[in-house]
Amino acid sequence: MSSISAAIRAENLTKIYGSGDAAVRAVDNVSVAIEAGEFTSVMGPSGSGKSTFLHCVAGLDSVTSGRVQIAGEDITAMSDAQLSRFRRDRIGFVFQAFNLLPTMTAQQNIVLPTKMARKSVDQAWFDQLIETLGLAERLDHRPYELSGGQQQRVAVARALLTRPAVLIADEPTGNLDSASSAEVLQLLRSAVDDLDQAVLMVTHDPNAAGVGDRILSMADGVIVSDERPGHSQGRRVAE
Ligand SMILES: Nc1ncnc2c1ncn2[C@@H]1O[C@H](COP(=O)(O)OP(=O)(O)OP(=O)(O)O)[C@@H](O)[C@H]1O
Repeated sequence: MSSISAAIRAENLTKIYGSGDAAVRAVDNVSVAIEAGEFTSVMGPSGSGKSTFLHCVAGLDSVTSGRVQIAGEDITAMSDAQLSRFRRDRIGFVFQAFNLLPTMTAQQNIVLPTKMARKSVDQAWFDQLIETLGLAERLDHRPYELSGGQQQRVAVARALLTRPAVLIADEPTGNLDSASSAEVLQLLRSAVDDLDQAVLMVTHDPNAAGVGDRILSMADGVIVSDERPGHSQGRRVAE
């Protein structure tokens, strides 16, 4: 785990909701490094802290204590304005609800974050993404003219166009049938293999998690196992 290459580094990350008797330690002193070019899934029972962990790591929620670094930058030390700029420029998001703008075409949705960042679209990268994601025939369609799987592919293209340091996916296949799920997971897989992205995905689905390289399992706010199913050196984490 070299500190230079880690896409995400959480150090003693703790998130407590509420206070006094009502306090909930949703994430409890978690330290983990996630490397670039790696597809990591977070699993665990409902209430184990997966979403809270993901949101803290992505700068969508504040931390109670500890630090989060993305691509070497400490996001827990940033002001709100710095953080929203950083999120826009360096973090790609894919959610269960596709969150596409209904009045815009697929193409307009994909380039929207780049335009909002007042950057010009890298046409070669756009073309490569569209090719990889199989969206060439769909660019002029509006979301309601696309299947769920196609909408999620548009959301993945939108997330990747800005070349984020990390792609954060929260139950990205939660609304999809099994064929579309497999397709979207394969796209996330090729984002890692062909486009060298780091992907961090929360999922309840063991099959979805199995597409990744590494599975972090959470229980009661801590990571209780950290395994690489394709490798023999999967290990239990002693807390
Ligand atoms: N905004 C909040 N205010 C108070 N408590 C919260 C808040 N968000 C989450 N929690 C609590 O923190 C704990 C972890 O919740 P979290 O949503 O991170 O779990 P999860 O593993 O993602 O669950 P699920 O799989 O059901 O989405 C739970 O006990 C939950 O009730």
